[in-house]
Amino acid sequence: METQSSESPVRTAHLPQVTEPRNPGMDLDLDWVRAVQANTSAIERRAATLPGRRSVKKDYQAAWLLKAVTMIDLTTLSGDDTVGRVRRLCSKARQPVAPATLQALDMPPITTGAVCVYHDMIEAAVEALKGTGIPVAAVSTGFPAGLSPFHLRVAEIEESVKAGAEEIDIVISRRHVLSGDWQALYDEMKAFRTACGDAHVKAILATGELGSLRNVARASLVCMMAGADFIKTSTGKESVNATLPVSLVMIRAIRDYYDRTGYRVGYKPAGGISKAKDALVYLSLIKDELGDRWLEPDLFRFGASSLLGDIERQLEHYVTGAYSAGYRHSMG
Ligand SMILES: O=C[C@H](O)COP(=O)(O)O
Repeated sequence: METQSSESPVRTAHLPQVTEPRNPGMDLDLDWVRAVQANTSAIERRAATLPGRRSVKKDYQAAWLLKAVTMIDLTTLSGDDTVGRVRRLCSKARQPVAPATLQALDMPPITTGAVCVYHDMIEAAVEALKGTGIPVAAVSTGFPAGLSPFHLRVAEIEESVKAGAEEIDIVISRRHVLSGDWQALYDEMKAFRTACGDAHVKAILATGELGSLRNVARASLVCMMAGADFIKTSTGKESVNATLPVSLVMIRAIRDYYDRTGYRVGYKPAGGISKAKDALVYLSLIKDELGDRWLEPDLFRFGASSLLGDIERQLEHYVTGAYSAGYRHSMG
């Protein structure tokens, strides 16, 4: 699908959120999983063409950056997190872009897609976001390694939902993927999905630890079959986090799953995405591979702790007329 550069996302960024039926999952189809291949060199070649492939129409760059803001899971996942830090993060989520910048761009107020924290910070985040409609996402199941006892991982989800998290980011057991035990991965994911109840579940694959793009493709499919609402690349703690080749593989798995079942599963690249220009490349990729419907916060999120800062800087440059002509990375 060719990206059209004539369309501004300004208006669409603020449509009321579309309600997508949740992915109910399906029986594990091992034939489908085992048939999945990933042609690594073709994927890497395609990924290499993405940055800078098309230039963004200057007038629309700021609008796309604002759209990106609405799809950020604004994250703090540090051992030294405090209630104070989480409150500050939440006030940033409520007002991620300075009113003067929005006014200059003739844009209404926006918020980030969610705030993402550890379990102990849920209460503070829920309190700070009361009345805003911004959901709290909690990382769970022994994040980041996911190696705590299974019953504790399930209980952690239940506790986080009870504490008010509306989204749960679980980590899968990488060993199930590395040993090709797709049934075990499916059972684990299904149990996590059940424990989430009405909360949406994002399955973190930790792709940097899965060994191959084929494993990434297979794990993506199995998690979707088991009912994941989103598939997410990384915890941000692996040595390799979100990359474009991995994203292509996961996005195409999402497309295949949609073609087969009619259910749309969301995508969340996470870890190491800190530049506005990188955000535009990701949005361009989604638009090309999945289409506009996926460019809404219910189907796409960035997991990022520092991306917002760079987007703010770029927007300020834009409204003060200092937007660099060199800043012309891909987007329609
Ligand atoms: O899920 C979100 C990631 O942990 C954030 O990673 P980052 O700090 O590299 O942006």
